[in-house]
Amino acid sequence: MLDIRDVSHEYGKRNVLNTLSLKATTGVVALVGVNGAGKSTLLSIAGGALKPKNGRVTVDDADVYRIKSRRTALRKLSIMPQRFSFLPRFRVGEFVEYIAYMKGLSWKGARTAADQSLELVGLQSRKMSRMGSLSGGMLRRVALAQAITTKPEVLILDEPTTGLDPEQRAGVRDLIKTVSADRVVLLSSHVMEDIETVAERAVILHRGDFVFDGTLPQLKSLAPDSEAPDAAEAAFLKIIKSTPEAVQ
Ligand SMILES: Nc1ncnc2c1ncn2[C@@H]1O[C@H](COP(=O)(O)OP(=O)(O)OP(=O)(O)O)[C@@H](O)[C@H]1O
Repeated sequence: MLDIRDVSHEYGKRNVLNTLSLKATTGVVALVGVNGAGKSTLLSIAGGALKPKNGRVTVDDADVYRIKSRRTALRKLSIMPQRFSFLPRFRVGEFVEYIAYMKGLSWKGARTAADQSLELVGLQSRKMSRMGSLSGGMLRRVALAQAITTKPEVLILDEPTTGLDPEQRAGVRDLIKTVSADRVVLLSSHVMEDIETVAERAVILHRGDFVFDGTLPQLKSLAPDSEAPDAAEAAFLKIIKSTPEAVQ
């Protein structure tokens, strides 16, 4: 279980996250917010990549930022950042295997894990392709494959569908559903259509606070017309417009 407790963060003197708490046990939780709301900051904190100013993050009671438990916690979680770098000459299989090895698997274990992950994301046939020859959608699938090599209990995906065409987006959404079957997936997005398709729960981050946390039907029920096709989007806009300006 992922437990984000009383987390706050600031850059310089600018407060970005105000004392936030979120627990997730299963399924897909979507973190929603406008550009600059702090989604990537919170996901980096949840994923062990950015120590928060205050508060704690635990995975199955292992604290991500305590030296004693960090290794245990990091083994249970994985993050797919918005952008990732790679050497273009790397072959797809080599790259995923290399990341798995860097995450602590033996070379043999890394090879098996890379094969399984590439199978899951439908890229086995591109195992020998150079990373530099892949399309944006395929790169996103490689990013997902490297994130799941260690079979993490908690998978964090920062804007997994950004920059993809509609077909690629649908493919990545299907994949997210597949990989979320037996783990917690916390993802960020500002594309409501993606959220409606993959997530069971939406958490809206606005001006440093969670201003909504509930199921998609609960979110839609807040729209002026809860039966409208764009009800989730309408509810999101209504909620953020009704949030007072001077929170931070
Ligand atoms: N390293 C940093 N140093 C200073 N300010 C930062 C840093 N990273 C992010 N910020 C600022 O913090 C705020 C939140 O940024 P963050 O990237 O977390 O938001 P976001 O919701 O993920 O945005 P987007 O949807 O555009 O990716 C923004 O105003 C951003 O400019």
